[in-house]
Amino acid sequence: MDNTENQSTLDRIKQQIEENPILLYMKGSPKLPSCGFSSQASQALMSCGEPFAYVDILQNPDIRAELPKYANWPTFPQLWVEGELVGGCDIIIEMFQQNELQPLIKETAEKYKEEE
Ligand SMILES: N[C@@H](CCC(=O)N[C@@H](CS)C(=O)NCC(=O)O)C(=O)O
Ligand code: FES
Repeated sequence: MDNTENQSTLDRIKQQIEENPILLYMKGSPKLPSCGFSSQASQALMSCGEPFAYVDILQNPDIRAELPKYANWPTFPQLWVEGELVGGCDIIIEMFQQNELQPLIKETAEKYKEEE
């Protein structure tokens, strides 16, 4: 039933954000991005050298529709770290250039490695 599906979109989003300490919502995949903004963001993130989760919002139109409302952020990509929205492409690139992205990603990855 599609009302069940609608109802669960927000729950799925919350679960994804909760379960993945480094999560990129993007268009396409890191290996095959479908947009320049998503490409730049995923490349900056990949250059940090830690694994991260991603959701291709082109494959998930319900998430594409719902996440901007939940996040209060209108566009993609969206980087979420430890349950909080870091920002989109511009912010990711700026943090990368200021050498702020790598320590954030490294520290987060280390923290969750220790917990395993
Ligand atoms: N300045 C933005 C660029 C991203 C952007 O403008 N994304 C647009 C085009 S890819 C978007 O997500 N639009 C809404 C949509 O396609 O659902 C950023 O820093 O992330
Ligand atoms: S898909 Fe056109 S700008 Fe991103």
